[in-house]
Amino acid sequence: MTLVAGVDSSTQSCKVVIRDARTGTLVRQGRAAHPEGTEVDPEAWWEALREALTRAGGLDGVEAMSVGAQQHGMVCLDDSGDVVRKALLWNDTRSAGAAADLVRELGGPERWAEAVGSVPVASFTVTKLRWLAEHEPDSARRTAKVCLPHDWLTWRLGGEFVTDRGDASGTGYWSPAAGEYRTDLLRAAFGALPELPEVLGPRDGAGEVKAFGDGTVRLAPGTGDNMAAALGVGALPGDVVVSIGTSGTAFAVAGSPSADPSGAVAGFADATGRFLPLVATLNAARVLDATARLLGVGLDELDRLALAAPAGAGGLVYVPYLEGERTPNLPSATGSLHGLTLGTSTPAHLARAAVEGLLCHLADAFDALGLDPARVLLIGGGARSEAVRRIAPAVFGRPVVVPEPGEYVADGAARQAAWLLGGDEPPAWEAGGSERYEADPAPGIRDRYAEVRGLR
Ligand SMILES: Nc1ncnc2c1ncn2[C@@H]1O[C@H](COP(=O)(O)OP(=O)(O)O)[C@@H](O)[C@H]1O
Ligand SMILES: O=C(CO)[C@@H](O)[C@H](O)COP(=O)(O)O
Repeated sequence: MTLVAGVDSSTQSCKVVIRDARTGTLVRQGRAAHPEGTEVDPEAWWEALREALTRAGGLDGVEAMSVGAQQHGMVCLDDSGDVVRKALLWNDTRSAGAAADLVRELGGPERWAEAVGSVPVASFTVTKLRWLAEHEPDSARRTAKVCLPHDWLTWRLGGEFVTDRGDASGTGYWSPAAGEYRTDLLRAAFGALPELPEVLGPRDGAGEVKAFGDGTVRLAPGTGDNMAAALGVGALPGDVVVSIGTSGTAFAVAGSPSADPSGAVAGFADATGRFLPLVATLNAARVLDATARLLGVGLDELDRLALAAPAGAGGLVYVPYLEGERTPNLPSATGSLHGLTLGTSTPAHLARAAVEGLLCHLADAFDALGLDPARVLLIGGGARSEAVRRIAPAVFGRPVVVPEPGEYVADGAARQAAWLLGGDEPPAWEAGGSERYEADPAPGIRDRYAEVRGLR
């Protein structure tokens, strides 16, 4: 049996799956935690990858490997290849002012959407580089190369300084439509032009794994985690995928590039040569974690409580901007609770309001895509919640399909690795099972949420 390895180096943890390259059957897997915080020493990702891989039984029998990882993170290297400072992650909002400055300097959001398909907010790498140039000029001066989390891990594994279209499209200095770097925008933002990784095509080789001395394991280009998830879940044109991880994302595979001057939809590229319009939120699964912590219960009990309360939580509305927010672009926002009464002051009402608030927030992201898909697929850690699955169709006003719980980012990376071994298209792995959830639409829940957060 020929095996492939897929990695998901996401915000909270690193996951490794080892699959049969021909059928996609899961053979073994492992995971390890990442540190907390919005700035992280990349070495911690490396240690987590080693640990997750060890737990997955190592690379025995593996012929190709690929790394999917959280998008946008700024990794700066000096001319010896050492990390200059901790990486600033996609959910670090300190560069919100820099983002506003860059939008103004280029002549407005339309100009950015035309140039790179997206209007930069604090998540985008280009804004982090501007922040660095302004606030840490010594670090900026020492920066000889800039790359993203998956690029850095691929480089540590095999020594080649490369990236892919999907992850490059989240930098703010690579154009998905033109397929080339906009070094003019990077230079204008950063005041210098550091070396950038070569952008590989979807099934170009990225060298071989040298780090573990395991022999000839070929490396695929890897990609950003959302692009990998699209590949892993087998998203087709006509599907919208809603991912409830640390971030919330709603995205679709598209045949042509997009450019939304409102900034809500990021016009990313995907991992197959197509495109991936995507709306991202800073707040998603951790809204459930935070509510469970507040109530002093586990996630299963949070589900039970949420499902025990009435739909609409008796008018209690939870606006989940716990980490600030990106869509809408409110980097300094905080969360809020509205409609507290004696009647709604119960754990069940709070649990229900948190689930509904999270889903209303994701439904806003879904709406911003402006699509009427044949299927809405719910994935990510938060989609393991029974309350989320059962309440989602009421809030979204349409059925949702929940693929069986799995590591779809790591699976997508594994599928990319299998593609490297042969074939004009990604291998046609058999899809796992899925469950369809239906409910009567409950538009009142979204109306009340929209009223409270003041955008309707
Ligand atoms: N049964 C569950 N109910 C609710 N949330 C869950 C459940 N299982 C996992 N999660 C949450 O999912 C999140 C991790 O999801 P994941 O997609 O792996 O995130 P990331 O890829 O951003 O690291 C965590 O915040 C975790 O608490
Ligand atoms: O910033 C984005 C997308 O633009 C996020 O989706 C990150 O890619 C982090 O993903 P998760 O760790 O939540 O999967």
